[in-house]
Amino acid sequence: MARPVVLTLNSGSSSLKFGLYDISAEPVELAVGQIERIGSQPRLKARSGVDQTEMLRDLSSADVRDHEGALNMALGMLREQFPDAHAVAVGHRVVHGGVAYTAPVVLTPDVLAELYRLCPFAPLHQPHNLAGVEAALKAFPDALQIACFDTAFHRNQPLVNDVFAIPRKYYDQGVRRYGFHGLSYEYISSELKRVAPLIHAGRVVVAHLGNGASMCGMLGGRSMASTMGFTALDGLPMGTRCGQIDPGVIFYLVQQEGMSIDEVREMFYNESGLKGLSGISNDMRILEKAGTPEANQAIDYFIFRIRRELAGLAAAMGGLDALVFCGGIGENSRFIRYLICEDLDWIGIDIDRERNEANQMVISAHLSRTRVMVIPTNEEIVIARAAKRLLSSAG
Ligand SMILES: Nc1ncnc2c1ncn2[C@@H]1O[C@H](COP(=O)(O)OP(=O)(O)O)[C@@H](O)[C@H]1O
Ligand SMILES: CC(=O)OP(=O)(O)O
Ligand SMILES: [Mg+2]
Repeated sequence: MARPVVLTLNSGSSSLKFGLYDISAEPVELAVGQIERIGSQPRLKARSGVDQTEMLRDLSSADVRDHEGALNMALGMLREQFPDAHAVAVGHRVVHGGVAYTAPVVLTPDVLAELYRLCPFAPLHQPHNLAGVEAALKAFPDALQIACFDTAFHRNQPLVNDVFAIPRKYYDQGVRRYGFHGLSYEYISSELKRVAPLIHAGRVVVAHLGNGASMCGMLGGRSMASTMGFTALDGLPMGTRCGQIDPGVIFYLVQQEGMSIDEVREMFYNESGLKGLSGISNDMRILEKAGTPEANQAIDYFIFRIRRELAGLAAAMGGLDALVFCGGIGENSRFIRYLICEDLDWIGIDIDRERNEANQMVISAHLSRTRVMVIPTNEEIVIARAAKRLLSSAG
């Protein structure tokens, strides 16, 4: 008999992450993976949820020219490994849900049309997310298609964290601080509730440090403030994005340097951040090894902005009970975590070097007033759980 499964898709600018979940009961991971470097030298990484075996395979660029090619490649592999699986729903990470979407929704043609209108708000992500939806509609015409939004987790922030000090009519038009990485923050909030309920109830800063990076201040597991704003460009410097910047720089580049708005946008999204400052790479692993003055300065700037935001978010919440790291850098780089946490005793943080080196879940010292934790994030399971809920309510 066919086994009901949910497929999750998380399409990035150059990658497609996917997951397959058995949803006979609570979602159970069957496989997760990603195809990276779509359009250049595509590579498949996957892990079986059944026996935890891992696979790494170079793919032909002719087969994986775009996201549709990547999806077909991933589906081919999943169908081979799980021939009895029947996809009853496909859950998509959609980065921008605008003002309207505060929870996951079933994708109808009307919803999809509205999400296309939000593409200019998230040019690095939304078009790829929606390309994933189009490809899945073709591959699974009978499955329920579901969108889960990165913005939804932050939609109930207090007004002071939601508004810009420009004429009010723009707020009403949707020019607001949305905050992103909401699926990741929702997962961390749910994990904290499970493993550390007292911390969950308190004042927590979560640092999602990946190629995209942001921080979120949570009170009682709910978002109070996020470093990302109207777009996923604001806040921390990222792999290729500049993070917070004086808008006067844009006027200068356009008026004095003669750049077009498209050129400025391309530069801020794709040529800035760690890559722009180091002149070498957006990849923290490469910068840690590089040792050039520019690479070290890029790392210093990254650390400086994170520490500044940490203090700002703590002030917004009236104190700090825990700092949680997640994302590719937060989960893996002991070096970066140490640099962020050293000499932070004034905010109650006393990092334990050995625990940090051992990548333990709690990396602060036993008597540290503020707990420091590492929790690997899992956006896919959040999507799978939402799909299961919506399937149940759809009958
Ligand atoms: N061991 C490591 N040390 C330092 N940085 C790492 C390590 N492993 C992964 N990273 C960083 O994590 C980033 C990817 O994080 P991830 O959360 O998967 O990004 P995204 O989902 O935004 O594409 C890489 O660009 C790399 O810089
Ligand atoms: C919103 C965002 O920046 O996402 P990612 O980290 O996947 O680039
Ligand atoms: Mg990510």
